[in-house]
Amino acid sequence: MRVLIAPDCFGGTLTAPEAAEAIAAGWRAGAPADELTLCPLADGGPGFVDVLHNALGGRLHRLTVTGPLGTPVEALWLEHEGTAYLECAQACGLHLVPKGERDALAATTYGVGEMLVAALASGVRTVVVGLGGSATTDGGAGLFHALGAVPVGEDDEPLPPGGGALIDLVRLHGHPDLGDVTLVAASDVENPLLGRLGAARVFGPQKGADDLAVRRLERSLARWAEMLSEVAERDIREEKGAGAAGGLGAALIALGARVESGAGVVRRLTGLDAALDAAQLVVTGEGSFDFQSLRGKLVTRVAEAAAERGTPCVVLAGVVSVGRRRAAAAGVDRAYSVAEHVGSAEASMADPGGTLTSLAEHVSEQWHR
Ligand SMILES: O=C(O)[C@H](O)CO
Repeated sequence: MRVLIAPDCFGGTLTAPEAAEAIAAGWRAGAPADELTLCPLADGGPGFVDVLHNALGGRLHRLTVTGPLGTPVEALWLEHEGTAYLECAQACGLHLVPKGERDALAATTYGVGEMLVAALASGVRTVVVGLGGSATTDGGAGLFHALGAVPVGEDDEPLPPGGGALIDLVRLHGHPDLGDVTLVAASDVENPLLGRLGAARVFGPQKGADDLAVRRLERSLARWAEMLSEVAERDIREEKGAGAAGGLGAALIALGARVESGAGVVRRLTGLDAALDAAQLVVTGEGSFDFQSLRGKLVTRVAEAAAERGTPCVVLAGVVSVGRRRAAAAGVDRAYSVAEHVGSAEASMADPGGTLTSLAEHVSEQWHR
């Protein structure tokens, strides 16, 4: 049987390539005659560069940039055939900030701008920026600052980092100029910048913003949006993906970026469609298969694509909280939980790779034909 193994990352424990390897190891043990194709996936958020490097090869560049709350972090970007692939989460990801220290008002995308400056200096002609999984809600103001376009207040002094300070924005000093580089925003979501579905209201709370902070961020982003619309010479507020990565999408759009689905970019560059066409069984997975998964996350996109081809699809996840009927409606024939397989979530967390391998071996024995 030809089996396609196409997981997302297992949030915080396994990267997508590690998860694919762990599943493959178990599958080989349980069904050695099966032919396996590994296609780890990402959606623009954490893992974007890792997955593309795994699929394309190319050269990884390492640099130290400003992290979301100012502490320097190490970031990697990928250069492949004249294109730079950047992942905003490497510089401003939520995973870089311990839970108790999240600060949605102060978190900055300055480090993403530093990565962009480094990529441009290398002479690439196209830059693709993966968006998602950020700790920030600064509308990309930090990125603008790093590119030499500094948001200033009434006193003409640079505003402090973070979306909260943009409420005092008066003007920009300098104009960001990327030359004739083609810019692509590879976004994990289609949310607009402002309003009920905007960056502050939908994603602010998970970044540590309480109600008051969300309201402040919304007003700050509205002010910032006027500035971005001036730069873009059109209204960017309603553009799809403008609200991605705390509004970093809007800043990239103002700089001329075309917005694409991050999952779509990965799908194209990893050759997922051809792999799906050839598969007789699709195995996907993620850390938690829950109600959010059903709202268009990668795993359900893979399941839908499998269903369109009449190919069965199973999910292996750290924990599963989606019932069988709802999973089936999303194209998932069966969802298996690592925690259930090994007896507890603690046991699965103690050895995420080994326990996933053990579950995959068990599942392969059930599905092998
Ligand atoms: O980073 C974020 O704000 C979310 O992942 C949406 O892009």
